[in-house]
Amino acid sequence: MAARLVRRWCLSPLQVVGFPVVQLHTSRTMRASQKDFENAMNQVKLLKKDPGNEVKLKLYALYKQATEGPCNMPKPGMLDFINKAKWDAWNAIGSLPKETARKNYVDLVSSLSPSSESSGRVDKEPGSESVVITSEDGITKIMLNRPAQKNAITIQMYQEILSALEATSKDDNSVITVLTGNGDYYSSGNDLTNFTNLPPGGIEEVAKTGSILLRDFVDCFIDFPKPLIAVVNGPAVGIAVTLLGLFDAVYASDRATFHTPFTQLGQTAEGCSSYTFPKIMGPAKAIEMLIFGKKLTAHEACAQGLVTEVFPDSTFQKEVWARLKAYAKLPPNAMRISKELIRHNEKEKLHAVNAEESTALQGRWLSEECMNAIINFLSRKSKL
Ligand SMILES: CCCCC/C=C/C(=O)SCCNC(=O)CCNC(=O)[C@H](O)C(C)(C)COP(=O)(O)OP(=O)(O)OC[C@H]1O[C@@H](n2cnc3c(N)ncnc32)[C@H](O)[C@@H]1OP(=O)(O)O
Repeated sequence: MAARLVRRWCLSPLQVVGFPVVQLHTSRTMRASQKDFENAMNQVKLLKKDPGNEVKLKLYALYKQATEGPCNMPKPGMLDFINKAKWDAWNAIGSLPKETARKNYVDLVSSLSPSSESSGRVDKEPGSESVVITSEDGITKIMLNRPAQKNAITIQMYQEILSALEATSKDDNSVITVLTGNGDYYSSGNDLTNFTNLPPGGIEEVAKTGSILLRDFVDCFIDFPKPLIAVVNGPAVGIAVTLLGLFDAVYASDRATFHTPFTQLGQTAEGCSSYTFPKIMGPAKAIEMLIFGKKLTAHEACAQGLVTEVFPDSTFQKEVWARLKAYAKLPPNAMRISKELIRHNEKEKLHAVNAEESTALQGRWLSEECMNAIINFLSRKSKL
């Protein structure tokens, strides 16, 4: 269900927040500013690049104010995330006169016009799939590939990563497996829109299926039999950080940061981090990260034992891949057996921790604290 929302977002981004792309009015008595307004509405349809939710909400609010005046709709329910974000945006404009709203709408659209579009950052990678899997020289690379969304992980991506890990664990040609990100981020963690499209079973069903998916996903990392390496090319957030405790080596660019803002999101730790982090860095440092959301630099994460080695960003890819290519030439069975010896005593405990964390999160996703945090993110009123 949630994946459907994400797909809808990707395919028709301008319409997700009820963007007024087809509501053109033609009046014989329109004034010049009304003409500008209509031109602006047409220009919006021609935008090649998604202007982002914050801008879409602003445009929506200004359009409604310009055409209907101050917000006159009943406030949507808390679980109606998208309509609530729209309502908030419109209501926030207060009693701005219609004329001013119309002018602000025109100004905003002209700042997004194709000439300014071309100077902006590139959002779409050519031929992008959200998870790209390649194999070369004994290395299977699983690359998160949603750079415009900071490689936020959708439901579909969790499933694709899980399937890739299952396949590569059985592939005799694959010696080591690497998880990395495309673009400036390693990953911004769970896609916060994953839980916003409610199925018939409502939020309870979403929380239950999310908890099962999380448990299966993390189990797969716990059981992965071959060397598993994280190539952390940039900032990492949430589950992208917690999972690192289950990797065999973590190589980070000095641009990377490590942030687990679970409390701020009304959520709790996952990826077995409630067990692995205190073990890796001691409870005091783990608590700072997992409860208080302290963000670590790459060098700090390395000093805490979460990261194996930090490289200058300018030489990161070259140095890391040269090293990985050399490692992939080592005898694969010896590596696999050593991993089993190092890890097997912990597996039962890790599976139990994963089950507990997944159950705790199922409850958290139903909490008001969590819902408010997601609403805030979607309405872009607050950022972490
Ligand atoms: C089923 C398994 C569940 C597992 C449980 C896992 C839990 C977690 O992982 S909790 C952590 C969740 N992640 C976050 O809270 C991060 C949220 N994102 C941010 O705070 C910021 O986006 C940022 C700090 C990562 C980057 O900020 P900035 O450089 O200012 O870039 P933008 O905010 O403009 O982001 C660009 C674009 O990407 C979208 N986006 C980024 N992260 C996410 C995300 N996690 N979920 C959904 N969308 C994300 C952002 O909305 C922007 O999109 P547009 O507005 O459409 O341009």
